[in-house]
Amino acid sequence: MGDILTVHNLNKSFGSKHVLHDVDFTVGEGRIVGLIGPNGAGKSTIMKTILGLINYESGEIQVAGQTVTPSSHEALANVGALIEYPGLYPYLTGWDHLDLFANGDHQLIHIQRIISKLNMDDFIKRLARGYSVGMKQKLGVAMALVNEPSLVILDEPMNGLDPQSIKDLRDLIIEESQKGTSFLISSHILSELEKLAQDVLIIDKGKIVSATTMHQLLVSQGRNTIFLQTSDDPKARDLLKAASFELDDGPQVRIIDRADDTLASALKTLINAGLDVNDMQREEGSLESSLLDLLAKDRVAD
Ligand SMILES: Nc1ncnc2c1ncn2[C@@H]1O[C@H](COP(=O)(O)OP(=O)(O)OP(=O)(O)O)[C@@H](O)[C@H]1O
Repeated sequence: MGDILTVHNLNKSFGSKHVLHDVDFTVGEGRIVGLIGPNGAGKSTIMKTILGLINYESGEIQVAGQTVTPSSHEALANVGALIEYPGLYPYLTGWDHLDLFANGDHQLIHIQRIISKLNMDDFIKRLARGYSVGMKQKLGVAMALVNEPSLVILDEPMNGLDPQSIKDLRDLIIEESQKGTSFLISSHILSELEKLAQDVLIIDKGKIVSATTMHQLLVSQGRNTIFLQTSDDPKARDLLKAASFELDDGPQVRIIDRADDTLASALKTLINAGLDVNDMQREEGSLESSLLDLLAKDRVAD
């Protein structure tokens, strides 16, 4: 399958502030791509630029092979988006909004499916002025999906949603992607993105510092650790460091697990030195720890 979105060497400044530096990535057809990075990294700016909402100095954006700029955005007819807060009309119902956004060709059955998947039946016929933050957010997502677009761009879609609604949204996004829709999603809820995104773009200070699959990111960052409780932890740490094991900071004995034989050889090192190992736990790495590692490395490289 090909790419639905190509962003090539994108540069963007606000006045003298250069906020996107040669941003380069693709989104494959039917893929769910997570865009993550600290506050102010440039996530919303990338999304707005792709959507032709703001201009850019140099680079190229193509959706389904067609170039997008603020003055040329025919390609965006097939793109759905929710950026920041959805703009709603207070005196229209949720249903009116979906009806207004629908381009006419798609089926009622698709709209009803989205409403029911996002559990919006109870409030969809009520005026939007009375909606809670979460209800508005759900309606915003539904509006982005209503025309069955090929590419959906969602900026922090989980904002304001309760755990059940987050799961409902996740299930819907996965179903739509299985039907061929691609997603570019930014989120601060990393544990959620971990369950959802197949590919990950990590951005820091306007630069993509990593573009990889979620699986590869978690494995390559090697954040799986082995936690040992020994009869003498300070001595155990000294012995393991001397034997070139990588340890987490802090007083505990937590070894970064990078090889198949890490546990066996660490145990041998400690037992041969006369220490007892009283307990052992394997701890799996998370997107959060991988991300923090990557950003820390990026800072050191500066
Ligand atoms: N309209 C604007 N005028 C001037 N500077 C802007 C404007 N919009 C964004 N910026 C700056 O561009 C940089 C990137 O902002 P952006 O909103 O894209 O970051 P973000 O990664 O989405 O952050 P957050 O996670 O906090 O939403 C920031 O330094 C921000 O201050």
